[in-house]
Amino acid sequence: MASHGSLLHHSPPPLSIPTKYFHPKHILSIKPLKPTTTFSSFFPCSLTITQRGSCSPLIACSSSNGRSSNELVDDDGVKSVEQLLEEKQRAELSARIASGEFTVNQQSGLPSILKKSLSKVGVPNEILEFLFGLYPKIPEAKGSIKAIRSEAFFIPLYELYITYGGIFRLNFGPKSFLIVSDPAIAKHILKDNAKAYSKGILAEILDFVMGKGLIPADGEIWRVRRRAIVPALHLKFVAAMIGLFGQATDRLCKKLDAAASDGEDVEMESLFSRLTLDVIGKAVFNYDFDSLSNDTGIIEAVYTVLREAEDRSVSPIPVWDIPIWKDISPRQRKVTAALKLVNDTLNNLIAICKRMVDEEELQFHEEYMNEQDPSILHFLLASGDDVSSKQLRDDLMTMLIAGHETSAAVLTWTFYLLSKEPSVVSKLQEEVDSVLGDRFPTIEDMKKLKYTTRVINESLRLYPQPPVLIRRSLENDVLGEYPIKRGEDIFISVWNLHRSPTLWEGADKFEPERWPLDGPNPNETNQNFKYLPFGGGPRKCIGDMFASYETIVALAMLVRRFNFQMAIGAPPVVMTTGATIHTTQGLNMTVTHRIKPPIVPSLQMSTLEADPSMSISDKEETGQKGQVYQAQS
Ligand code: HEM
Repeated sequence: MASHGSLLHHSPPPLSIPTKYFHPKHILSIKPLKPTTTFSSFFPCSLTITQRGSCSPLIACSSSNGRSSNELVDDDGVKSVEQLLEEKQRAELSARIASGEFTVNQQSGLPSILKKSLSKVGVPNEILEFLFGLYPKIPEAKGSIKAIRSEAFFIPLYELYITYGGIFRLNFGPKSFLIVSDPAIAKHILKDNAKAYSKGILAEILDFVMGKGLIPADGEIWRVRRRAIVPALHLKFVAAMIGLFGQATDRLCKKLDAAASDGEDVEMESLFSRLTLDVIGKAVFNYDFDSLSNDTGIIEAVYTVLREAEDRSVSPIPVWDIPIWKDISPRQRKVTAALKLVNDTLNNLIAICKRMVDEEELQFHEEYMNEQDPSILHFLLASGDDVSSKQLRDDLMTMLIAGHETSAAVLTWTFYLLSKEPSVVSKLQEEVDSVLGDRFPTIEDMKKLKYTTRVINESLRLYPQPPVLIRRSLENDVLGEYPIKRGEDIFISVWNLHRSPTLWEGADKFEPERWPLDGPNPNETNQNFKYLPFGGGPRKCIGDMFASYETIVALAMLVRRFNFQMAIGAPPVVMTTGATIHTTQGLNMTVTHRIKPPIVPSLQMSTLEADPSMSISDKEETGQKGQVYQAQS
């Protein structure tokens, strides 16, 4: 499942990434901003093209940790046929892009004809260059997208960015999109001139599930709802949520205990999806899905709705808009029934919460929180928020989706990255042992788990959720040196920004150490919009602190108790896209109970020594603790 991103949240996450417009049937074209660095010289080793089925190439992240393609060689130094095919395809694609096959001639079109005509009648070249150079045209691309690739659409966008630069236009049949991968232009759109941009196609895709919820909403509705909802995520609420994160992760630990004892492999992506569903249900409307233990109708319904939102974001034709289709398509009937069940459940929870608020004695204040029900819904109702039930339902649904798949995807890709870097896992375990020992994490621990936080920061850099942010211009504007018109659909590729070889050293390497332990927590402001894990400007994520702590707690509690490895014989981990970045076949891992090493090598200690909050007695205590780590229950 996916979600926050593309469809979901981020709008592309819901973000929904209207990947529907990237269907292979559509036509794509491009033209170089700065011709042209060879594509192959920058192609990230972390992305390899693999064959899926007979003809549909995919990007695999099997070497997404900065390893070179030499590592596709097996132990005997022999490359498999699949690997050779991948390399050949990649080289061919590089050569085609470099040859200008996808490039629209900048001299084409009316301006070029006019320029030629004026030249013929004797207008000097200097004057022509002056006249026509005044209005630079955004580089454009053309060709068949099928020629480039058919899945995980943000990957071809990376290749095109490397070739064509920080802003270019893609034409898909009658549709046209601007692809932005330049930090200054991203900052202009998201922050400096944010009022001139809406969520555009994202709102259209998400309408059936989020209505006018905070992610798709624009204008006055967005302003009013944002002002009402943001205060609900105050510090006291987030602190209370740390306990919830710990309890939910502990349930997951118990499930993994059984797998570790039985020697069974586990599919971690779906377990993370369940973990974060349990967390967000309780946090947003005080509902315990308990999806780690149960598979009740409501859980199935939530997944049906989420899956539909994802699928709509990648569907070439909006069949669901055909009125009769809803009634005759079994799939659409299932979606309608699931949506009704989820909506009825939410309406019921709203009614129950209203009764609780009516009966309670508590006075509403800035950091108001009901101890029995600290949920966001309770806060909103207690605040006297003057809102219709439909709007409230849209907001709850939006937060359910926004807060669910994003966090699950972050954990999935973090564990994938860690499986390639045992030295990072050792440092992580060392820190968690020192700071937490065997107890549940508290809000005070969050600032002490510095290396754990850096691992999440770095995971969010390499796998941003969602990988693309969507906007539409509401008025004429200027992006960089290019004037644009009202009505332009724009994709800001966070993936490109986060992996740009010109913005980052070792861009495709997983290196939590790139973020100094004693430096500020990296965000869009201190990284000047080259790092946008939670967006930026007025539409920045409202759940950033919540989500950061949720993933830190889950990561810390899991690595202190278990070791995780890629399961032997598991299918390769291949990316696909919905709202967020998913795997095509899950993250299959072998989990074993962790046996604490008797001696901690001094080299692995060095980073931790930079943490002034860690006392020597903490380390000594850790050194003496027992063999098998069990979290408190
Ligand atoms: C690691 C987890 C998360 C990530 C990576 C993430 C990322 C993002 C990003 C990038 C945006 C900006 C979208 C855009 O500009 O188009 C966003 C917006 C949003 N996020 Fe999150 N998010 C996460 C968790 C959450 C959680 C837990 C919640 C709710 C409690 C949440 C609620 C929202 C909402 C409501 C918005 C829309 C804000 C607005 O438009 O005013 N997110 N998120």
